[in-house]
Amino acid sequence: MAIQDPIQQGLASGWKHIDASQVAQAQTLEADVVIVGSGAGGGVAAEILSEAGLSVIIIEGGPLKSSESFNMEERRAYPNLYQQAASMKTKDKAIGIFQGRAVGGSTTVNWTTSIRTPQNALEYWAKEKSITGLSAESLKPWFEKMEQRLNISEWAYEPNRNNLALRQGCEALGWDFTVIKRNVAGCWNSGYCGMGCPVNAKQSMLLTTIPAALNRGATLVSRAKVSQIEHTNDKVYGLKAQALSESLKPTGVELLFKAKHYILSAGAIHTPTLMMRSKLPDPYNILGKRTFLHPTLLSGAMFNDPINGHAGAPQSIYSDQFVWQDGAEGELGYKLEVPPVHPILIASKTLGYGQSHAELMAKFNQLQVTIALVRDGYHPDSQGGQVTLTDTGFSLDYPLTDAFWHAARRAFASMAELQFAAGAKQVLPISEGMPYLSSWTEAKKAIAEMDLAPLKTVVASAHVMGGCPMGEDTKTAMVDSEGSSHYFDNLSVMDGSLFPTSLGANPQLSIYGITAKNASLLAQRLTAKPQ
Ligand SMILES: Cc1cc2nc3c(=O)[nH]c(=O)nc-3n(C[C@H](O)[C@H](O)[C@H](O)COP(=O)(O)OP(=O)(O)OC[C@H]3O[C@@H](n4cnc5c(N)ncnc54)[C@H](O)[C@@H]3O)c2cc1C
Repeated sequence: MAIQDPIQQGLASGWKHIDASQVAQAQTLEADVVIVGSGAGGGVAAEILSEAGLSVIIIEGGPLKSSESFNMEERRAYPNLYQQAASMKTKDKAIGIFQGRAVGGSTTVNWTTSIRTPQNALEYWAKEKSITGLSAESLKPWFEKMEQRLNISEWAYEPNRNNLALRQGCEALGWDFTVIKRNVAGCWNSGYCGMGCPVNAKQSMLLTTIPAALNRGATLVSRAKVSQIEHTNDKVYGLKAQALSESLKPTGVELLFKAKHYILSAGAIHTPTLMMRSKLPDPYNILGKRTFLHPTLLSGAMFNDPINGHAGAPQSIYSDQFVWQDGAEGELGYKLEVPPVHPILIASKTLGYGQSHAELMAKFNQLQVTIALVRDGYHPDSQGGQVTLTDTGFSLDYPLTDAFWHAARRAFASMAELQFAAGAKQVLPISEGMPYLSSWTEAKKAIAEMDLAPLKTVVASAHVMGGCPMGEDTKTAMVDSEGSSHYFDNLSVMDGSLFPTSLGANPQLSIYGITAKNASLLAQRLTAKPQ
């Protein structure tokens, strides 16, 4: 069956798309609103503002790719669609970070799990982080709007074996679990979401809000990296961007963007980096601090029967048994999920080399992987990471603290207990020096004594949050609770960098809902007739 490619069709119908790699001379482009970044925040903002009749330009550092080129191959997807070819790391290299870099941002490559912001997080923000107007009740209509827009609904099919093990372990132990809601329409259940959906089922920004904005006359500029926010004391008056070549190197051509209003949606890490590089006022030294990752531990398990974790919807079950167990401010909690099990992804997130690694990869199809995402940013010993500028870009220093390691040990134990309860023959906590463990009794003892340390223990993240927090108190927040800058009338931030803590849940729906609310308020403000 031939797959229709709505992006190619849209381009053929006359969408305004400028591929900056093809631009030979400096240009200035103008609109009512210019948005930096086309991911979860940028996409939703673009649709809502163009629907309100405003002219919109979306600037994206990555390329415009579509199903035509999504061929389910890791070796092509990671260099083409991810920041730093999916090999981004924290300063000490102890945490591997995944972030998208293409039109649609991380939503083009994400795994479609869609969860509303947990009540515990919202209550903590109201109490401790001077955030107003973001209760579960006030956000409800915005979540409903985005759930409908992106066809977010509970996965109605049998989970794949990888997720089924998570469910069976929870059932056997009497632990909480939930069937995941996903933003898909007509999903083929193939399991390759992380490489760009080859059948256009994933309702990413690439397939939904960005085309809607382009249909309303918005302009998309791809392969253009915004490098500077030009500003006076209280107004932004332009953005400078570098055109990038097909291999995403600066071509030397400079683009200038002018607008009435500017929105930063470059994502956590990149929004604060751009603000810092542009020397935006930050009297309380907030920018880039408190960058959160949901630092994630992995536990492998060998089953007798095939697991084939590469096939089928990558995430369809999660367990919140341990996330908020001790309250928001108590010990760090962790959410249990599974990742897709593709060879490069898993080979880069396991340990060993030579024979031991070859043996593990030889049994790849029997490998079940459970992950524990640690909820960072609430406990006093969990302040997240700090982004700083370097000559070539940025660096993220994320110290893994005692509170984190304490959670990690508990998480490894929970994952092993769950995997044995689900029928695993052996469990392998992914940390240097750990052997295959053959029973829960053996695992319990070994995990209680195991050495946990940066670079020994594999830690990963696909959830980058914070670094440009919202809130009413200027001592702790860069923008207010609606995402408007505390320092510039015509600047907003709409992306995952707004969160003052991590969420304890996968972030995309929180970004969609909060952006829908804030972009709608902004649209009202920008289209209001002067009195
Ligand atoms: C592999 C993977 C799996 C994930 N799975 C899930 C999941 O199942 N469920 C879930 O809820 N979340 C998931 N996430 C996370 C989720 O996709 C992100 O939290 C969300 O997309 C972040 O939205 P954002 O708008 O903050 O940034 P992004 O979506 O990352 O978009 C930011 C965009 O800005 C661009 N940009 C950055 N700097 C510049 C610049 N200077 N100039 C121009 N453009 C710039 C980037 O190239 C990028 O395209 C996953 C992420 C990854 C990487």
